[in-house]
Amino acid sequence: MRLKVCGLRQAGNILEVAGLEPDFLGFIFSPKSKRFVGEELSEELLKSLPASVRKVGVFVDQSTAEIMQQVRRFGLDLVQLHGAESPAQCAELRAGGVGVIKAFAVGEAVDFAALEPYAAVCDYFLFDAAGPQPGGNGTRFNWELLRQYALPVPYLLAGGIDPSMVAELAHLRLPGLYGFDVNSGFETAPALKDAAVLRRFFAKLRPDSVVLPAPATDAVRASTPSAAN
Ligand SMILES: O=C(O)c1ccccc1NCC(=O)[C@H](O)[C@H](O)COP(=O)(O)O
Repeated sequence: MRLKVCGLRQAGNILEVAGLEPDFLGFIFSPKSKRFVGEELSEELLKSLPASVRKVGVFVDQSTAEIMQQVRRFGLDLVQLHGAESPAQCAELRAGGVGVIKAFAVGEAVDFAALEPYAAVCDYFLFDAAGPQPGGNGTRFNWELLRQYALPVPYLLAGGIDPSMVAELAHLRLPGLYGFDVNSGFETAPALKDAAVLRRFFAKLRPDSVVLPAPATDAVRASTPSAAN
């Protein structure tokens, strides 16, 4: 199962988590989020990460021009859209050469018909719990609602996933399920992930993989004051 860790920004923490070899790392570019990358995120560090860790920029109702500017600046592989972005905007972004994950907030039901226009213009979907914020609410939804999923787009399951759910996730079988997205359930502070807890979580969901400690690259020595000497 693929794993995405979302909402990082601090250099040392990014390297620690990247060392666990997640399939995706997410960075929040929506200024209203408490995980907003602000000025802290290092372009050099992101560009130094292995290609196997796909870098995802998370946006909420931002213009294509603004999104593409960040894609180029940080070398993002995919963008994840958490607002009311249209299929036309998804197509426009894809034509710009970036992969697209369209997020949908799930409440009491999933409107599968509303997803159909997005199917041809997105690489992945992400199903998240509806809540007061466009993402990162820390609550789960009824995953059984996805039992009726029949579109050809693979999706990430998100919303309130925490370490206590690992056994349930390991056995979860849903049509189209591609992986899990984790965020606030693994934080010690906003945007700061607990790498030790993530390591154990990953090991249980990917029992065959060997995860080595993160290398101290030149990029992190340059961007982490405590590691500079
Ligand atoms: O995490 C945020 O602060 C956030 C803010 C605005 C849009 C999206 C955001 N997060 C996107 C994610 O992919 C989260 O991992 C997802 O919403 C699940 O978060 P959580 O419920 O905390 O596990």
